[in-house]
Amino acid sequence: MRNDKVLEIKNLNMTYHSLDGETKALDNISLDIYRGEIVVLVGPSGCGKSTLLSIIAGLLTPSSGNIIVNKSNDSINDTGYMFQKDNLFEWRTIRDNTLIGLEIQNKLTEKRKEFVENLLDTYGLSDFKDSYPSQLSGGMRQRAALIRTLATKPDFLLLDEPFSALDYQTRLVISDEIGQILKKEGKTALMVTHDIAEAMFT
Ligand SMILES: Nc1ncnc2c1ncn2[C@@H]1O[C@H](COP(=O)(O)OP(=O)(O)OP(=O)(O)O)[C@@H](O)[C@H]1O
Repeated sequence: MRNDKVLEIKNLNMTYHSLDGETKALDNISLDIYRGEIVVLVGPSGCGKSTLLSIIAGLLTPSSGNIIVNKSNDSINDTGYMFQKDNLFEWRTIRDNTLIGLEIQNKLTEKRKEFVENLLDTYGLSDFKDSYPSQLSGGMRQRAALIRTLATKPDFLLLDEPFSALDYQTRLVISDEIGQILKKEGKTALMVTHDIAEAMFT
């Protein structure tokens, strides 16, 4: 695999088997994503978006096909996630929420803490580090959730309809902001959504 290829998917198929019969959710999908690319897959409900993300995340095993994630030396995790719900812990401050991934993995060093503090400062949360999630707007919460994801320096980010819980105006602003942050941090990302407007963020 070329060095700048972060994700390689080849001839991926996924069929679910249930009492009602078989459902082919993915039919011969091939996709390469290179470092620094932000790729958005748009499709209606039921077209297999969640199935694809679950396979990339390692939560599901495909029926056939190959998937390779290329990990750089710098990353603690191969893959970072951002979902529709921000899943911030209401009883932890914003700073403590953004540090949680490093804490759980026992990777909380002074240098990494400083990296996260800088992200909070750069992306408009410097005055809210000691606030609790309930004190932030929906858009700010999603920004905090993104910083939590970036804290472990993942090589590759999976975004599953990350803006759909926000109201229309906020969604436009925050999707643009998050797109800018991902580009500025040089991240590689795959986002799935059913919403064309949400897909325009790149
Ligand atoms: N565990 C399962 N067992 C059986 N069929 C499933 C299962 N999960 C998904 N499917 C079927 O596979 C197809 C793809 O589903 P998937 O959830 O991946 O689509 P999606 O595009 O993410 O939809 P949505 O946006 O509604 O989540 C659908 O027809 C769905 O009914």
